[in-house]
Amino acid sequence: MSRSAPLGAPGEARGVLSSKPFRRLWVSLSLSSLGDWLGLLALVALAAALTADADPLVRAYAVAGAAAVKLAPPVLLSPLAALLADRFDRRLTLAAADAARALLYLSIPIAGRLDWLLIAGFLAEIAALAWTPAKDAMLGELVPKRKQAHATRLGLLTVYGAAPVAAAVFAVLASLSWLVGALVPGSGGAASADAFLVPQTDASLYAAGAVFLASALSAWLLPKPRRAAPETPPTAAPAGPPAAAGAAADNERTSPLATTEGTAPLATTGTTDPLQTTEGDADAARSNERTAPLTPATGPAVAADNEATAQLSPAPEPAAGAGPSAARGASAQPATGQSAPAAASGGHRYRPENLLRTLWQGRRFAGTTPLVRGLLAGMVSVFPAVAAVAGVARLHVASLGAGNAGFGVLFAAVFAGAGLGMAAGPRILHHLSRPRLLAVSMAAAALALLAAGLIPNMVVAAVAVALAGAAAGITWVTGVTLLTQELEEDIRTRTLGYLNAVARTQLLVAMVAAPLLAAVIGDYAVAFGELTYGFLGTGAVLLIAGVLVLAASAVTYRRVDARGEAPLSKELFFALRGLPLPTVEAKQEERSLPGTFIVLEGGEGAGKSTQAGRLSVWLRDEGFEVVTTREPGSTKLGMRLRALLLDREHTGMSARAEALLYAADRAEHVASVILPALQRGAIVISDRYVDSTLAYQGTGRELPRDEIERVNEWATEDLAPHLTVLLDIPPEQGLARLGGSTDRMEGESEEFHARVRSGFRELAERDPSRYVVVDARESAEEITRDIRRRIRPLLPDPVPQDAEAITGMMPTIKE
Ligand SMILES: Nc1ncnc2c1ncn2[C@@H]1O[C@H](COP(=O)(O)OP(=O)(O)O)[C@@H](O)[C@H]1O
Ligand SMILES: Cc1cn([C@H]2C[C@H](O)[C@@H](COP(=O)(O)OP(=O)(O)O)O2)c(=O)[nH]c1=O
Repeated sequence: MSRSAPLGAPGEARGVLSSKPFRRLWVSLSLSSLGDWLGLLALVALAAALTADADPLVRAYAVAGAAAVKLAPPVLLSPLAALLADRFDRRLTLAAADAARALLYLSIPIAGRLDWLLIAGFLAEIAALAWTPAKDAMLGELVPKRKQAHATRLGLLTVYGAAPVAAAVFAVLASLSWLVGALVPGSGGAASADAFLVPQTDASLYAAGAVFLASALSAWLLPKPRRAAPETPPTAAPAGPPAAAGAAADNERTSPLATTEGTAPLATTGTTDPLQTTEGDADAARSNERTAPLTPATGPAVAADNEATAQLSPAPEPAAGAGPSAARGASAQPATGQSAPAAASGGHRYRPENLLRTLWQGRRFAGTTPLVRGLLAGMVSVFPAVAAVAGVARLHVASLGAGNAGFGVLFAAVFAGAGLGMAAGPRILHHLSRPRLLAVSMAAAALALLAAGLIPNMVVAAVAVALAGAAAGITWVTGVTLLTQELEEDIRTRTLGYLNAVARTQLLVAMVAAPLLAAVIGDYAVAFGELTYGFLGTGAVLLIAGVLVLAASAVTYRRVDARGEAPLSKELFFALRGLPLPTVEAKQEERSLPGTFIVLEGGEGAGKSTQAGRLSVWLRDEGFEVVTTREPGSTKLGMRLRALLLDREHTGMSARAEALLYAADRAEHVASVILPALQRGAIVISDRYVDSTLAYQGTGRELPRDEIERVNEWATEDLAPHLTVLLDIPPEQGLARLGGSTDRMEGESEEFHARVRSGFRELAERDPSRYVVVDARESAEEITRDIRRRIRPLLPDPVPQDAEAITGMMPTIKE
């Protein structure tokens, strides 16, 4: 199962496209996607142009309305898609739907009216509701099963890749018609730029119409479907239970848009209605029902996967762009090998996605753990932000004086950025832990949005929006990867379906609400002495989106960052230079410390000194030089500090003074005992180290963890143990073992000791690779056996020749 080949890798694409019928379908799909995106851009732009002189609020309504007619049908009318799907000959459906869209788009500039624009845009989407399932079914029919996953990926890439292309075409057409208008005498001249807004968008609508006509033609030229009996038994049907090839394809992670391990790219794990999915049910695969709204070409892979829907599309971007086919609510998977007649005669049932039900049911199971809740919150917050960008883009560029070409540029920037982000996501900063990358990419998207909102300049806006798109793409890819790793198969499918449903709903709301909000806020000129700052309503919307995503990134960071052994800034600093965070081993090797450092931690009476003694006997028997030591008080200075620290006279000592005294003891301990021993290659076993301060003074006395870490890093010259053994015991049992009189620390309250215990356990959970937790209530022998098992792999191989002689020459100073 390859993990490396990028999406639509040339070889993969060539492999699929070598099939002539598929090539024709692909041409049709490309043209249709191009027309779809072009249509969206043109509708929004024309809505703005037709209301150029109107009140800003009216203009915002027009823009929002144009977006709504494109986005709402797939979300709201999925039952209608069910009615239309697979009722008619698929080839005819494709050609007729494209021809209808062509005529509708051509009629819009001819009518030149806002009301017809909205009606025709809406009708075009209804045609698209029939087009998508027919296309998916055709895809399944035309492509051999083993290539279906590739075909799906290529299809996805084509649909989303068409967005920046369409935006570029739109920008070029707008510029050209502006130029023509400016050059043709008597047409108003370049001075009144607004006069050209309508003709500019008209050009794009004609282009969209022409592209759809071409798409209809190429669909019409597709080969006639084969006949197949509707009642073919599942085993005989090509779309039976997932064959090895299908499963393998499904598990590939070959696409830059691919988001999950173990799932086909962007899709295939999710199902819109998970409850109806029958894993391994051949009939389900055959009967080909499901919608994958954001995944236009999901069919084959889905069939291969024997799952229902491809929900895992790069939702935010395409739909943020109001994703034409992308956001369409129907992607019935193909009944591979089944023909249209079979479909029409009831061989397939196309069951629509019930968005509301998915949303409602999802609430019950999504977010079972803080990590998953954090991931979902993070991912869900970038959707509306990117949608808001798309929603205000046309009005924003108008305020920046950039017109339609600028709109095309902004749109292309956000999509190209998102595509690049998704492609680069799995590779980017690969030394940064993925949960941290998720939060960092969200913060980056937020900062880019803030820049776009604050600086009213077209170039800045284009760059910032591209960066925001890229960062959102990384967030998406990373989030899906983490969710996939985190969740069990069944819950994963439902969670991703839920995520997709939430995303789509949010996209619709955000893209429609954003321009309205911008209009309500309005534009202001703020004077600073001589200077005036033009505060734009559209900029304010971008600012709000940025602030919300920034807040969400902070929440996400807190929830998902479980293994924060190093501060984020440090890890980021290394990752940006392409370096991994140095491990204990690497750091010590760098300092030529051949020894091994083992620490025993735990509460009072846990048995640390007992185990330290037993381990050192064993290791000496094995022929190693062993230095057994403890904190506080293993040096001359340390003994005095220990006396100060544990004397009951000093009850009430300030927590910081206490932490510093322990750190001072440790600094002396490291410098005069531990480091020299490690330099000689000895095995050092210390009873307590930095984690005691983190548990006692950090969790126990409630001092900030990161501050204690910083002080101790300095005190110990960054020396960390190779392994820490936590002897875990309920405090009352440990204290009971000690009996008799207690020192200042032992005499602390029960709650204090309980906090210390939880502090230790939390530290062990954070860094499981460096910790071994042992139940200290077991017998001393059993505990020693457990610890020996963990220590053995750490031991240096050849026993130093002079080990025997040295052993025992470093007596640990005991009281
Ligand atoms: N696994 C064990 N089970 C029962 N008693 C133990 C165990 N380990 C140690 N002890 C006893 O508990 C007391 C405290 O042990 P010690 O090793 O000094 O703990 P610590 O160093 O963690 O304070 C000693 O009397 C010791 O004999
Ligand atoms: C090393 C260290 C110890 N302590 C406390 C824990 C113990 O109560 C005490 C050390 O006393 P000690 O008698 O060595 O305890 P134990 O035998 O349980 O190890 O100091 C801290 O509070 N912070 C620290 O950093």
